[in-house]
Amino acid sequence: MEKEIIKQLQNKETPLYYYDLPLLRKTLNTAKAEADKYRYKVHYAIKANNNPEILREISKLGFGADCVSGYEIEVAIQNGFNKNEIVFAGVGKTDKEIITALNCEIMTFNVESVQELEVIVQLSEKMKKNAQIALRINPNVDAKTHQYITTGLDENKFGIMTHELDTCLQIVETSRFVQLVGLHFHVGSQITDLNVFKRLCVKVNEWNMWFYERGYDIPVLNLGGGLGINYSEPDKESVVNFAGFFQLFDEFLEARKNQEIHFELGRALVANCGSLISRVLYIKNGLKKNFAILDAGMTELLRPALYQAYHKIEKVEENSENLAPEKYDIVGPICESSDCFGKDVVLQKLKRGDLIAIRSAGAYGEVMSMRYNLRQEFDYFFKE
Ligand SMILES: Cc1ncc(COP(=O)(O)O)c(C=O)c1O
Ligand SMILES: N[C@@H](CCCC[NH3+])C(=O)O
Repeated sequence: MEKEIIKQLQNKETPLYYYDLPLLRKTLNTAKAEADKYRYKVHYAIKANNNPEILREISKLGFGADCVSGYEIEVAIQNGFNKNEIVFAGVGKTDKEIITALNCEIMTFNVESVQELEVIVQLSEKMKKNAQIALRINPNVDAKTHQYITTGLDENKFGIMTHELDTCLQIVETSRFVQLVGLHFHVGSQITDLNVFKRLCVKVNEWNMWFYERGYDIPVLNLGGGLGINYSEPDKESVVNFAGFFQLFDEFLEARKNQEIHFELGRALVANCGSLISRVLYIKNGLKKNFAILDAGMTELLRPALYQAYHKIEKVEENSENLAPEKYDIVGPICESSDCFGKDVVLQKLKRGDLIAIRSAGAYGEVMSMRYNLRQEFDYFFKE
């Protein structure tokens, strides 16, 4: 981090979310250029980070939006995303949210059950509004990621089980307002083994053919998101290998010439541009451990407590004195033992007031923050 920025951070109250906008732009431009090579369309998964500043950067570059609630649809539109480039997923869409989406004339409802499809049919009839839908198929592909962020297995609640697809087609046939325009798949998040996406392609090819053989030439294939990042080395791989990701689909997906290919990326676009900046409040020497107690906790960044997720932890400014490294458990102030950002972390000796950066926190960081223990709102710093 540049000296000038460190100086500015030292004068700010912590905790705060730090966003590197030049890195965000570089990531977005790379993703866009690689996707454009194959005429792929990318919808940004708003759930990863809905900070308006970030949303405006993303919408400006022509990404669509992937939303999971009615309010996300409204926020996406407020921040520059085109209504007709919004896709709407979620296993529990309420009537109110479906009505919002119908009124906004979004691109597609990514339908997750027969029961939801029936409600969309009823509401679209009642409102005399067209509803374009994609069927989210659960392809039973193992994403080889943390069990809490795997979504494409039979035991997961997401998507339509394949034995119900015939029923879906029958329902669509009876509706005057619902049009089937897409097949949607999303098997999980933080996927770093690209073979998972090859296996996904095999399933998508099968289902694409299944529909075609029944007379459905479906115009859109939406492959979801899930591309993972390197949490261990955020500087070495600050921009994800989008080239390799999209090239894989070009190689393994057997789409027909007239079919559009869409993706819904979240983490890969925004994770690396964000860090949670916090101050050391106390160094507490326990019998077995030294604890560095920070002013940020699981309330500001939940991922380590929820998934035992690894985030690289760094001292923002290394002290010029030759201080020996020490081992710390880096913990927050919250009344939970899981409020721990890292165990046995080796850092140059810390003292009260030192600034700490918890890296790769731009995705599923700020958005998953909460008020537990009546925590105060945190601040922001945008590197321009
Ligand atoms: C349906 C859907 N699409 C896209 C995403 C974005 O995923 P990621 O942030 O892993 O790219 C998610 C979250 O996992 C999702 O549930
Ligand atoms: N919240 C998760 C990802 C879930 C993605 C949404 N299906 C994370 O922090 O990694």
